[in-house]
Amino acid sequence: MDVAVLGATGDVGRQVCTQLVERRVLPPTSRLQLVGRPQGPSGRAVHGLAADLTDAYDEHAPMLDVALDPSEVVADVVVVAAGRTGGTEPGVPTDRAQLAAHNAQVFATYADALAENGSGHEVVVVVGNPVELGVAIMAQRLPRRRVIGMGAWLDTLRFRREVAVSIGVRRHRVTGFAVGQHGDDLVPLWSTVRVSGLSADERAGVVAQVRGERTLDDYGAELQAAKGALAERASSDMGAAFRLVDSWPPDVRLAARPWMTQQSGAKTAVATASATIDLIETVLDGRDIVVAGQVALDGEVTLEGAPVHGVLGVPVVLGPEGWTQVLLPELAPDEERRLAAVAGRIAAGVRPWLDERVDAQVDGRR
Ligand SMILES: NC(=O)c1ccc[n+]([C@@H]2O[C@H](COP(=O)([O-])OP(=O)(O)OC[C@H]3O[C@@H](n4cnc5c(N)ncnc54)[C@H](O)[C@@H]3O)[C@@H](O)[C@H]2O)c1
Repeated sequence: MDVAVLGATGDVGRQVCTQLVERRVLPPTSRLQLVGRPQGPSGRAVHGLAADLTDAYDEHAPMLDVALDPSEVVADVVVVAAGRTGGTEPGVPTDRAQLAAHNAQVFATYADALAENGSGHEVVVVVGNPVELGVAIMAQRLPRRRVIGMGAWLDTLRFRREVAVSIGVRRHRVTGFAVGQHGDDLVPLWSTVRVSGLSADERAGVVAQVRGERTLDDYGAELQAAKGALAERASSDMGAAFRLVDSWPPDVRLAARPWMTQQSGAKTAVATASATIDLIETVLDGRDIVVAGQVALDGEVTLEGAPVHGVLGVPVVLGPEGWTQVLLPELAPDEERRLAAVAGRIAAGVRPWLDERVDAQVDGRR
């Protein structure tokens, strides 16, 4: 099985490549395609990256290949890590519209090339932001079940970790999902949390204790207040800002900690790459596994009585053919309200960048 990484020389792309090789996800008989672009510095650096990876891991590295033209991209799994990042200056909000305008072009260029030259069987893992937009654009041009965004899986792993820390167990004992939109519009599904070794009553007790009386109806306002407090604290003492995060409930920490990490200038490339590798391993493994991801729904989920036709982060069964089923259990009323509102906001955010001419062309081919 072969993997291509678009944006291989970026912070995230480089981490994905390194972890793929270091963790021996790909055997020496597989091919890892490092994709750069001819007009940018990545066109040169991508050759150097291939040499550096060989230097470090020659004994077990897969075959390393460089591609500079989107038409040359060919693999069983394509990781989309190309694109601009949001702002990282403390207190300066990310301009999502600007980010969307630039990255929509990047997503569309590669999606068109894959639709034209790909096998039609590749699974595309979208890492670039806004991840929902990446999924929408890719799924407009490629089979939608073969496209998954990794943001909800990263949020899910963070949610499990924060819950585990609060109740004093290791992360692997906690399951449960954080879904919705990657970023401030994520939806931590408290009703899905399970802790191995605890009965339903015991779990309900510890969840009530760490969550408190709060509901998701106030979650958006809580996150805004948290960011304000962090920006103020970080302006004089970055360490104190991270300690402030530690004092909050798990679902607030889930969003606040990575935001603070971005604001610190460190980025979140290592965790992002690690969660991406999980999804790649799942696809390559050949077994169906339940993960969370941003996918293009066509009525598989109904929220507040209305079927969702658009991108949303949800729990799905992922396997070698892409995602096959959505596994969203019955939600608590506050969860369903927030998820329905988020689905609407994603649809509104994505709409300006979708090309209706593509729908017409694709419909014509079907
Ligand atoms: N770094 C993180 O912590 C993180 C976490 C999650 C998601 N992301 C997202 O992943 C994407 C990449 O992030 P990064 O931190 O690696 O950024 P980066 O700036 O380090 O790298 C960007 C990569 O994209 C490529 N690229 C940029 N514009 C391009 C274009 N027009 N065509 C083709 N390639 C282009 C660059 O050559 C480079 O390889 C961003 O969209 C970012 O929002 C980043």
